[in-house]
Amino acid sequence: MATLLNGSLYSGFYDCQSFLKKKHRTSWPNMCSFQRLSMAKFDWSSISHRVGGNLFTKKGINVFSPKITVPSFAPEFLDAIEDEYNGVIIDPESLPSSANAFVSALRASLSYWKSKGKKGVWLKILPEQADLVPIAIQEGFSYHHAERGYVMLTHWIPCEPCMLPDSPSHQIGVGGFVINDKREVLVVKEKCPCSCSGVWKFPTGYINKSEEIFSAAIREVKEETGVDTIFQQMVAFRHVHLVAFENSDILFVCMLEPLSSEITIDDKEIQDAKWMPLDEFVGQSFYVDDHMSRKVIDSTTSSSSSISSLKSRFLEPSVSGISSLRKFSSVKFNTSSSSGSNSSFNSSSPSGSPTRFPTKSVLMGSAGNLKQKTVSGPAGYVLEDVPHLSDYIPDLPIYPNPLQDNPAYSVVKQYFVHEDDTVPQKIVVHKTSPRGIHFRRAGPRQKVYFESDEVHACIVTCGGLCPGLNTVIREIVCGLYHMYGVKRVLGIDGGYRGFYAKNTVPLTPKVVNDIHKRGGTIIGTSRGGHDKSKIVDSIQDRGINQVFIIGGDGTQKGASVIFEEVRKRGLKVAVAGIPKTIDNDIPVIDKSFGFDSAVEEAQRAINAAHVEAESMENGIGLVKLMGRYCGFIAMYATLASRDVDCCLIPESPFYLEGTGGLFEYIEKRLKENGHMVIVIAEGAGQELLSEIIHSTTQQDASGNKLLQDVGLWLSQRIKDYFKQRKMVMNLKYIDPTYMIRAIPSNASDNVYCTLLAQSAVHGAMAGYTGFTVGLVNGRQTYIPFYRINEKQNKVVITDRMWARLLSSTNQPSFLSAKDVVEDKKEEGTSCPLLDDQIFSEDVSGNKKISHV
Ligand SMILES: Nc1ncnc2c1ncn2[C@@H]1O[C@H](COP(=O)(O)OP(=O)(O)O)[C@@H](O)[C@H]1O
Ligand SMILES: O=P(O)(O)OC[C@H]1O[C@](O)(COP(=O)(O)O)[C@@H](O)[C@@H]1O
Ligand SMILES: [Mg+2]
Repeated sequence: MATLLNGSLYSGFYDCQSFLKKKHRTSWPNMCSFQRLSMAKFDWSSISHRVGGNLFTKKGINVFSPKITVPSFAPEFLDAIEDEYNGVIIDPESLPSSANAFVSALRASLSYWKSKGKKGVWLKILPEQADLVPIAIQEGFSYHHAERGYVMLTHWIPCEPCMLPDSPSHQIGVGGFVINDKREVLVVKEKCPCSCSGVWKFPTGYINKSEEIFSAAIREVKEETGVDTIFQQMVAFRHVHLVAFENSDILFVCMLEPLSSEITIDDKEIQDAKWMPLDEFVGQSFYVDDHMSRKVIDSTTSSSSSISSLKSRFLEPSVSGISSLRKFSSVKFNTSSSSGSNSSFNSSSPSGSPTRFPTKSVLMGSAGNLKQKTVSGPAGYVLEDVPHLSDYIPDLPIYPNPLQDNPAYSVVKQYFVHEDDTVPQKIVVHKTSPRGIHFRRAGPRQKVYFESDEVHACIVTCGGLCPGLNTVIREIVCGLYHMYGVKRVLGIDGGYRGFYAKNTVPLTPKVVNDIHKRGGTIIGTSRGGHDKSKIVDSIQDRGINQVFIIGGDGTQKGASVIFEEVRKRGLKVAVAGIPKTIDNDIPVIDKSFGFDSAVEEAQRAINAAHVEAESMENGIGLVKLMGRYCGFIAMYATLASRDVDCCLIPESPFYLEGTGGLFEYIEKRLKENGHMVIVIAEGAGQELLSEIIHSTTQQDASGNKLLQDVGLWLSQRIKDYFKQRKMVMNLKYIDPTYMIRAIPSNASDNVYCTLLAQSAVHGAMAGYTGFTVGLVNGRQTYIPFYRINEKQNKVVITDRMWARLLSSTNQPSFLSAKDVVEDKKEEGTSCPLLDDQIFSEDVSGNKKISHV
């Protein structure tokens, strides 16, 4: 249903907002179209002739050889990166400080960019560089927008109409409609000389940078009246044009539920505030004239007793009472797709008490219809919360946690995790950084949502083997039994398909007592076979109400699908994921269990390779380790060992022949050292193999790509190379991959598995669902599935860790020989690549350069 509103009610908001300049406005959001930046890949060779010196390129960086004298007239070029619209963003930090240098660099750069067909150029000038503004203007730049810390200028190079986006066009305001049980509205009278002076109105204001609309409304109400509220519903918005500095303005009205009633006004801004009977509020002459405003107020307030039935409103501002200079438009605010579930994310915390977090919102996830449950707080705090059974099942009974009577825990101070405890995703921050994303801290809660007798749990393990699977199984069974008195736990045999195609295995503490000493999984595993409907049918038929799903990235995606189906069917079933994989390719978490054990076990293979290599003339030990898409095991095993001379991973492409290639390096190492050890991750160099062996698109049952054996291939290529060179060389190839992942977990993984299992049990008992348990910055947390499943973790070769590896092995960075551009015409000399720079693609495929 759409309600049209003539905006005289809201016109008052506008006036007051524009008056209150002290309140922050939202800024141009980082030029939205440029958020995904990639390093420029300019071919500087084309201008090297002009500047004289020997210029060679490392994909995207212009480097003058320090040994070569560059003529004094050679201009510098401005450092810049490409945007995704064939434009250029100049790095403000690297602008020359002298006007002369700036003008010559700007001219040279513009003429180069023009020759390359570049279009828009963005030039940010900081306050201390203000002298450069007139120069830039003279060179054809125009003002785009300004913020406190900079002025942005732009230049459109082509001789065609400029396509650059305009400067930010809107400011965002919020209004808080707070109504209490007595049908009184929280109203304020502002200290302003505008048209609404003397009118009792909703508290309003502007949203801060990076602030959620919902939290801004709560903050404004708190600041102006001292009343605590919680977000209920977005009820309306209005859009007006030609407002502050000729910008447009959008005001969002949020319905908020009061958590307190005492009023303390902010006397800098507010004359007075009070709880005003609704009729009196609506009856004010300022509003009376406008029947549409009234209609919205009426419909909003009549719905306030059953907020869950609220539908979004459609507001259109009225021309009446507003300067005729302003032009109006209207926009539909469509929350209908999520309105049904809004009520499910209720305002009280699972423990029954109102949460202290100021806002809750449900956003449509980027993947399908996954709902995201986020909570915002001051200073950019965001909690990415996990779903709870009470979100979609009303009136669930709550029980005291049986742990409170457990002699082991009853003496522990603050054993139960506080509802408000959360863990930040990023712990390296700057003074001014927003607080950022947080996850719910894992652990036992004071109240639980299951009685011990009621619980019927099941455990399933999926995907490849991994050290620690049995430990997790053991600790879930024992945790449920010993901590919560749960006796009924089933093992699902053979992965996801076991739910519907196989028998189950009853698991008791006795059955699992010794299993942590064995590798593998006692309940079996498999790939493929994920049939959502059959799996959830089986869960329902068997009366299972807690599902513990142990597996890697694929498994967690499957778990998310199961959770959605469970929620759709409205089942009281908690779905918890435990992240397994030796590949360590699961994002967000510090590491997956089994990874440490795999790295440790890999040492044995590396040692053997080293011993073999050392014992022979020109000995090479080649070890293949797992890592389908990422090289974490290879990287960490290399760093741990110190015997490895070269580590090859999927994220860092390499090549064999020519300058800077692998063969050249091997020959050099053998000459220097007489032997060498190479570690290669199974997913490395696949693109080289597919040039020879026909590229395969084969996949396993789970859809993972099937790899060629890069170890065998590389062994053969190295042997051929030395044969051709008529050099003695002895290569021993070791493939310990399946031996590594079949071992039992080491001590540290055993502890990790135990804590993960216990956290999963606590979470499920507390009614949380749709989560993966994981270590974030050393703390156990509950992470929503969508966050775990959004991408794959990879070694970022522009991060310090890879740089550490390179400096520990001294291996080449394998920049392509094609990247070296020699200016033979000018100087007739060749320059080696600088070893302190590496070029790569990050996980998003962006080109990056890093200095090691
Ligand atoms: N996108 C997906 N949706 C649903 N199930 C999936 C998905 N990807 C993988 N699975 C299922 O998860 C299980 C394990 O996945 P797999 O990739 O083999 O191992 P891992 O979870 O260890 O990465 C398989 O049964 C597979 O069918
Ligand atoms: O040969 P399999 O058993 O299908 O598995 C091989 C793959 O399993 C892995 O160990 C990863 O498995 P998961 O994704 O299941 O954790 C990879 O390193 C390896 O490529
Ligand atoms: Mg996987």
